[in-house]
Amino acid sequence: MFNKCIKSFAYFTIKDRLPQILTRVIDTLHRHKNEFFEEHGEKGVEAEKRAISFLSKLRNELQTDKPVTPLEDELPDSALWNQYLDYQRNLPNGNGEPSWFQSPWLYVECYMYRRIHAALAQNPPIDNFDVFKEGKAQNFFESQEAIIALCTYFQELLKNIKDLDEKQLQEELFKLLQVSLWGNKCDLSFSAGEDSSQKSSPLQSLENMIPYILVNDMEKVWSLLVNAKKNRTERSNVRVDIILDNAGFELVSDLVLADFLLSSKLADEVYFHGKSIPWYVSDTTKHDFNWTIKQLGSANHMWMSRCGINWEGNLKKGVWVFRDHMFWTLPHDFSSMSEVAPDLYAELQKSNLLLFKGDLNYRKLTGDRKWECSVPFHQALNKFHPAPLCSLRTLKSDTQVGLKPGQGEEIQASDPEWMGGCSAPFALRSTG
Ligand SMILES: O=P(O)(O)OC[C@H]1O[C@](O)(CO)[C@@H](O)[C@@H]1O
Ligand SMILES: [Mn+2]
Repeated sequence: MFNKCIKSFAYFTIKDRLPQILTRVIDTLHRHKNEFFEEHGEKGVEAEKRAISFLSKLRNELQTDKPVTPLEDELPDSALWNQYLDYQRNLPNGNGEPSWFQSPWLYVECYMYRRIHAALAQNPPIDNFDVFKEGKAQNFFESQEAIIALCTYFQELLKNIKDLDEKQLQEELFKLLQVSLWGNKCDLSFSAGEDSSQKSSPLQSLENMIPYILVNDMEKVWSLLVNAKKNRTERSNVRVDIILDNAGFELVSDLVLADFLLSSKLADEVYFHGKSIPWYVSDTTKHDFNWTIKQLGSANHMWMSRCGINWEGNLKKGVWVFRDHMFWTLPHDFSSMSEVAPDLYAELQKSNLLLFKGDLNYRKLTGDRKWECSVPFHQALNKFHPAPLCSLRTLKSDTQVGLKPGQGEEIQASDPEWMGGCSAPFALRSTG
C-alpha cells in the first residue's frame, strides 16, 4: 500500500509543498533574467522564458492531477524513466493512468525534480543552470557558526588523535555519527526551500537529542569497523561509502566524519556518492561537493581552511573519491538496483560499510511502503544488501521500520505528529 491517504504527509506534500517548490524555482529564474542577458544576450532571455513556461505548465499539471507524461528529452536516463512509467501503468493494484495524486508519492516527487531538470536542460544556453544553487549556498553561509564550531572541534581532536585509546575513539565516532545524523535536519525540500541552516553548535546539542533517536545501532557500526580493520590485509583496504544527501552544513558534517574515519585509521578510503543533476532542492551535486571544499579551503578561519586543504589533498591522493551514478536520481527503490544499475551494485559490493544519509534514501531502501513500524529493517530492504549498511536519517515521511514491538504506539501516544516530524531513527543493518 503506498502512502497516499488524504491525511498522510504524502498528500500534503503533493498538494501544497511541491507547488511551493516549483513556484520558488520559477521565481529564481525570473530573478536571474539580467544575469542570463549579461552572459548570453537575447538567447539567454528567450531560454529563460521557455524554461519558465515549461515549469508553469508542470505546476498546472501537478495541481490539477493531470496524467504523468513520458519524458521527451534526449537525456541519457529518459528511456529508464519511460520504462518506469510503463511499469506504473501496469501495476496490478494501480489506479489506471498514472497521475500526480493517484500514483505513489515517491514516484511523482522524483518525477517532478526530473521534469525541472528537463526544463533547464532543454533550453540552452541556460541548460547547466542549477535552480537550487542559491538555496544550497545560503544554507552553507548561514551555517557558518556551526561549521566553524565543528571544524574547530575536529582540528583539536586531530591534534591528539594518536593518543586516544579504543574507548575514546569509539566515543568520538559516536559523536560524529550523531552530528552527521542531525545534520540531516538541514534539508531544503522538507522545508520547501525555507531556511533550514544549522544555527546552534552541533556538538552542544547532542546530549539533549539522544531521546529523539528511535533506533540506535552505533555499537554495531563500531564493531563492524573494528573487525574490518582487524581482518584488513595488504591487498584489501577498508572502504566506507557515504551515499550523500544535502549540501550545506550536512555535507560538511559528512566530510568531517569521513576525515575522522581516515585519521583514526578505521578506514583507508571513503567513496562519496552524490547526484548527477540538481535534486530535492538541497541534494549534493559534484559541483556542490567541490564548491564546499574550495569554500572551506579559502575561508579566513584557520580551522575551516585547514579542513578544506586536507580534503583537497585526500581527493588528490585518491583516498577520497566522488561518484555520481545516474541511478540515484531515478525513481526506483534500491531493491531494483542490481538489475537496473548492476555496475553500481557491483561497486557498492566492494565496500565494508555503506552509510546512507537522509530520508529519501531511507524511503528508497524500504520501498516507501506503509510498513508496520516493527517490521525488521532487513526485511524492508527486500534483498538489497550489496554490503553492510546503515541509514542515518531524520524522519520526514511516513515510512518507518525497525522499531521494537509497541515502540511505535508509544511514540504515537506522546506525539501524534511524529511521522514527518523530526525524531531521528538511526538504524544499522549488517548483511545476514
Ligand atoms: O533530504 P532528505 O533527508 O532526503 O529529505 C527529503 C525528504 O523531504 C521530503 O521532500 C519531505 O516531503 C521527502 O519527500 C523527502 O524524502
Ligand atoms: Mn535531500
